Amino acid sequence: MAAPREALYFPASQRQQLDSYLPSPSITSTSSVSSKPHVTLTFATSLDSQLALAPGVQTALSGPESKAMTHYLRSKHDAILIGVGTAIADNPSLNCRIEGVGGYGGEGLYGQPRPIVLDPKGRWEISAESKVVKLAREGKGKAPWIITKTDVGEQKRSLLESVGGKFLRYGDSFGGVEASLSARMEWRGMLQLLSREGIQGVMIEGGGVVINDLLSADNLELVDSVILTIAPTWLGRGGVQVCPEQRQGLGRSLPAGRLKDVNWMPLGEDVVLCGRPQ
Ligand SMILES: NC(=O)c1ccc[n+]([C@@H]2O[C@H](COP(=O)([O-])OP(=O)(O)OC[C@H]3O[C@@H](n4cnc5c(N)ncnc54)[C@H](O)[C@@H]3O)[C@@H](O)[C@H]2O)c1
Ligand SMILES: Nc1nc(=O)c(N)c(NC[C@H](O)[C@H](O)[C@H](O)COP(=O)(O)O)[nH]1
Repeated sequence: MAAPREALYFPASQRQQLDSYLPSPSITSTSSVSSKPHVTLTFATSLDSQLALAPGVQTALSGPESKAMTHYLRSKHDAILIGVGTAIADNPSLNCRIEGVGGYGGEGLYGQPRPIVLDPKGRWEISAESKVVKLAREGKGKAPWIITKTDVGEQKRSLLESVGGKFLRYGDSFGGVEASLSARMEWRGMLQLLSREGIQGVMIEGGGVVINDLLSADNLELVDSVILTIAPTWLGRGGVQVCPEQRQGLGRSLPAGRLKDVNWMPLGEDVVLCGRPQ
């Protein structure tokens, strides 16, 4: 079957440079449930380490080649996770538009990742007009799962369920009374929850709160690989910056983190950096 016109193409020679950073097929074929999925943290920044011009402003940074790469990554994970800030700002599609994947020249929904949105307080007004809902109806993507701590209304629940999505309640069992009062959800708990739902590889795309939280000293060990696109643009002061907290040790500041097993890969006008947290 010929691929539809909107399908993206990412060549085999470039795929090979990424594959060792992705969930391994041997992991995804086993039936045993491990305590957490493989976590790939991936995003695009400007030369001044920013994700967007301002909070809530969608900002295209990736060129066409690195955009195709992102869609190749989406085809290699069971799920794509974002924070609700990104869901509200971008009205994203969160599907995989690469040639050959379900809905884009492939059979059925096979190969399409599950969108997952962190929305502890139920801020996202998901509706029949949201792109993720329309694409799920058209068979061009899976409907989202929304991880929440609140009781969502019956209207949102039935809309989501009608297209095959669901709300996942982040239980109070993760962290006791204090945790149940705050909106914060611990990454270990969320990843365990996803693992129990059968997710073996998750690609975390942002935005700023999510990325800086995962790059912090408490959470970095949960990240298996980082795949970062750097675009040749300065967004200028005032944007959404990737800049995690420094670590503290022996009364002085230490670097927040560093990558090992590094590969730099030029892609069009961008460069893609792959590595694993040390
Ligand atoms: N360039 C890129 O690669 C890229 C990627 C994604 C988003 N963006 C941009 O980033 C901006 C959005 O970023 P942002 O920082 O405003 O929002 P975000 O997407 O990081 O969402 C933040 C929200 O997610 C929830 N959340 C995150 N971590 C949580 C946790 N541990 N526990 C509970 N809830 C948690 C909270 O409600 C929080 O307010 C937008 O402008 C978007 O276009 C850019
Ligand atoms: N790789 C990358 N380059 C960018 O220039 C950019 N703005 C994003 N942003 C990440 C965000 O998670 C989603 O890319 C958007 O929310 C849109 O997703 P869709 O294309 O609608 O599926 N990601």
